[in-house]
Amino acid sequence: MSRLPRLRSSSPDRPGLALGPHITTRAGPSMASGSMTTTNSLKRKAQENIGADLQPRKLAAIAEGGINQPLRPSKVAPNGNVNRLGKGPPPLTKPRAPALSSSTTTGPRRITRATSAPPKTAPVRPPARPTSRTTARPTAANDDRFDAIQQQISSIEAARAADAARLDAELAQERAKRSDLQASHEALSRELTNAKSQELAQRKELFIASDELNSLRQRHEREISELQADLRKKDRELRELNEDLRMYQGDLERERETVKGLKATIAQQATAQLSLTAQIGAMQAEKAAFQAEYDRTVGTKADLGIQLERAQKRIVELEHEAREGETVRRKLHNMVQELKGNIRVFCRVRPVLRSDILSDRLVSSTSSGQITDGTGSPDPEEEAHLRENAMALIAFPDKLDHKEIVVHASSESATGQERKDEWQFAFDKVFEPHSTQAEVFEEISQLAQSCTDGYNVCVFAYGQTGSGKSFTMEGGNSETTAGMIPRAVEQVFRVADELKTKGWQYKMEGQFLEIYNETINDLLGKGEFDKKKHEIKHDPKTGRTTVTDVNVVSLSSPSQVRTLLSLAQSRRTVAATLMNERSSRSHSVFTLRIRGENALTGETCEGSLNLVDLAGSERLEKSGAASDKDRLKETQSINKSLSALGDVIAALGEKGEGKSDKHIPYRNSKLTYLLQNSLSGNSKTLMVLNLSPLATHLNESLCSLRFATKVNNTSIGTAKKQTKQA
Ligand SMILES: Nc1ncnc2c1ncn2[C@@H]1O[C@H](COP(=O)(O)OP(=O)(O)OP(=O)(O)O)[C@@H](O)[C@H]1O
Repeated sequence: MSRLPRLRSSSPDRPGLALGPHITTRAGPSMASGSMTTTNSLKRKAQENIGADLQPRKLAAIAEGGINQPLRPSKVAPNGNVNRLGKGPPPLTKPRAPALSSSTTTGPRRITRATSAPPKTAPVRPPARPTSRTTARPTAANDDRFDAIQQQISSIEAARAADAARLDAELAQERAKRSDLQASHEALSRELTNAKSQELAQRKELFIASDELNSLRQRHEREISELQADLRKKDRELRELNEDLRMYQGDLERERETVKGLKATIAQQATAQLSLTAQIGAMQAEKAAFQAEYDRTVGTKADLGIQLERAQKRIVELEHEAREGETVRRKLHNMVQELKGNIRVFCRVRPVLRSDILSDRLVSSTSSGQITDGTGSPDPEEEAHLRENAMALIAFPDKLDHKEIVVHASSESATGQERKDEWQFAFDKVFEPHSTQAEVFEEISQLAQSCTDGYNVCVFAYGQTGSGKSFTMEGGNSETTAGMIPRAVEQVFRVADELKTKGWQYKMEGQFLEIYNETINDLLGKGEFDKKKHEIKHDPKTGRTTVTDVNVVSLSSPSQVRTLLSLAQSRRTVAATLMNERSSRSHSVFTLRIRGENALTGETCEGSLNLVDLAGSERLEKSGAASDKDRLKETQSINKSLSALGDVIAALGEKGEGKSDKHIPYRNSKLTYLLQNSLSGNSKTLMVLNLSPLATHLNESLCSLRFATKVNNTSIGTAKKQTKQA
């Protein structure tokens, strides 16, 4: 009951009757807009309304319980609207109170039954009035009893009247209450009706809203699933885009690097361009200068052309003159050679070698019983001293022409007196120990040149073992130590090249032979040892000497000749003797044949250059070969061929002195027979006498000097040119 005033008071405040349709009409479009916010507010409102509906329900329940009257359901208009006031259900019929008979008019006996009176089945009837039938039989007991009953009835009626009064009062109260209740019931019913209609309206709205909500939810779910699908798709796309982005970022980095490099290159190029521009400017200036120069040159070109024509004519004339001059030069050159004598002798003394001193020192130390340091190396002072001691007394008095050599020796005579000897020798040239290979060749070079003029030239080195023959003829590997053979070959090639301008074309070929124990070996042969038998043949018509079965190599360059020399060197028979640890025990003969043709003059010429390295000329007992059978044979054949050479030269000398029928014993040795054409009067011959400077070799040196003097004193006639005129 305590809620009632609140309910009553709330109904006028609540515009719930008008709110339902208001919400419905307003919610529709707003929900139709699909806004989630609107949907939520609708839900909230619906819940509020539902909450508000609870109160009328409670009231109805109270009304039912309290008044025992069923609530009629509110009617819903066909259009769905709840009936409003005036159109709603008929007002609750006021329960009609039973017509109370007025106790005042009917008296206490007619007690009107209230609704709460006892049931009709047991009505309290007033005691019947005594009738005539009963009065006939009354007694005193009955009268008493009747009185008692009467009293009882009176008391009952009094009680009843009291009860009735009380009941009336209570009834009045009840009626008052009832009217209050009816009033409140009506109010509540109205409110209930309103509330129900509101509820219905709200429910409907709720249904509509719920439908809309469902449809919205479905749409929303659809939209969500679409959005999720979209989102997934977007995610995928995003991932792909991220991948692409990473890829592009990598590309971008690379591109940046490239751009950086390109920028650096551009900067360089810009710098280079600047310098190039500057250069171009300078070059353009130069070009302008050159153009001016060119213009000037063009102006003078015509003059120069005329001058050139004149100069060419002059060149032709001068060439002709030069050719004539060359012919004259050759004639004069040969006249000089003839004046010098066709067989000439050079003498060369080699320096004291370190090995000479050391071997001497070793011998002297051992003989004196001194102990050497084991290495045999002296200090520089001692070396100089030893060098002086080792040397023979050889003097070179002719400091101007270098043609004399004087040998001194002191010995003890049989009487014990000191005897001093002196031997003087003169040759075409004497070379002192310090002379170089170039200085020696300077004197020989003219002979080498004679080959290209068509002469046979023979240069042979004579001397004892270790005197420097091989060094003079072949020399060392360096340019300064190169010997006569490589220098002569180079000279011939150089002259041949120079003569090309004068119309000469030359062909050259070479052979390299060795005469060992009177046997010819081809040093350019294929095998390690040459086992072929070679024969020497002379052609009297051409004056050409050939050896059968030997390799004749066509030569095109001096370097090729050097290769041949080293090949030959490795094949030479070398045997150790006491005199020279690398002693050559054979004669070697290198022959360079030259054939020339002059296309301008029609001349032809043919010459040969024989460069002979003779074997050592030492005597038997000195060489120590006497104890060795093979060495003995070697030395005998060497000496035989050398004495045959001396005999040939002597015979040639005699022949030159007028004994025209003098037999020349060329055939006495393979060496003289091979060199026949180079030793005869037709050729130019040079003997290089190599001498050892050592005192211990003095006797051998004197022998060699005497032999060389004999040769030097020999005139072998006038050399003849091997030329033909076409
Ligand atoms: N003019 C020189 N200057 C320097 N060293 C020389 C000279 N002459 C010769 N020799 C040296 O003397 C040594 C002997 O010389 P080489 O072998 O030429 O003598 P050889 O007479 O040819 O001997 P063999 O008859 O045994 O062949 C070599 O070591 C050589 O280098």
